[in-house]
Amino acid sequence: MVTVVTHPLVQHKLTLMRDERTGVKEFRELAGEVSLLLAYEAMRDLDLAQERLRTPIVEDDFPVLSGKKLALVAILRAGLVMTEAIVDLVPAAKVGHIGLYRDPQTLAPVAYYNKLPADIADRRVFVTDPMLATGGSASAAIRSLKDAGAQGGNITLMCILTAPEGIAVIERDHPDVRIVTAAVDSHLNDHGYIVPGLGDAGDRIYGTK
Ligand SMILES: O=P(O)(O)OC[C@H]1O[C@H](OP(=O)(O)OP(=O)(O)O)[C@H](O)[C@@H]1O
Ligand SMILES: O=c1cc[nH]c(=O)[nH]1
Ligand SMILES: [Mg+2]
Repeated sequence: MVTVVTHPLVQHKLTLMRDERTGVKEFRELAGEVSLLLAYEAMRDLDLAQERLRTPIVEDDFPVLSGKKLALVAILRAGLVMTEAIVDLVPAAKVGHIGLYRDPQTLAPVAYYNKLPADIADRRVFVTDPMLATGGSASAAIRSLKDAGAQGGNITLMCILTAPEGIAVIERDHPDVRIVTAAVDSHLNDHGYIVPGLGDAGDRIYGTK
C-alpha cells in the first residue's frame, strides 16, 4: 500500500528541495522537516491506551502511546537525516543503521554495514531513505530486517520521493510493507535517477558533489 502525503506544507517543501538553487544547509533542513511531516502520517495508527492522571484541575483518563515499541532504521547515508529528525518526535524509539550504496554502473545495492536493535522482531519499524528509485536498496534493506525477525506488516518504508519502478519492486518483493511518500514521480532516466526528481539526495544533504 502506498500513501502519498498531499498536505500543502509537504508539497511546498518538496518543491524547494527539487530546486537546483537550494543549497546544502536549506536542503538538509527541508529534508528533516518533510520527514517529520511524513512521520506524522506514517504513525497515524500507533496504538493508544488510557492512563489516569491528575491535571491541575481534575483526575481523568488520557491517551498515551502503547502497543509495540518503535524502531527507526536509516538506510545510509541519506536516510540518516530523516531518522535524526524523527527521533526527536519519538525519543523512546531505537535506531538501526543499514549501510548500502548503489553501484553506479549496475545500480545494484552494495551492503557495507548493518546494526539493528536486538529486539527488532518485537518493534514497529520505520525505514527511512529519501529516495526510492529502482527499489534495489530499499528491498535489500527490508530483506535484512525480515532476516533479523521483523514482520513485514510491522514495517513502514518512508521515502521523500519515489519512482513507479521502485514502488513496483517493493510491492513485488515485500507486498506486506507499507510505503509513505511525499510524491510518486514520472520515471527513471538512463542512469537510474528519478525524473523530475531532486538529484542525488546524499550529495545534496552532505555537499559531496
Ligand atoms: O532505489 P535505488 O535505485 O536503490 O536508489 C536509491 C538509493 O540511492 C541513494 O543512495 P546512494 O546509493 O546514492 O547512497 P548514499 O545515500 O550514500 O548517497 C538513495 O539514498 C537510496 O538509498
Ligand atoms: O534520483 C535519485 C536516484 C537514486 N538516488 C538519488 O539520490 N537520487
Ligand atoms: Mg547518493
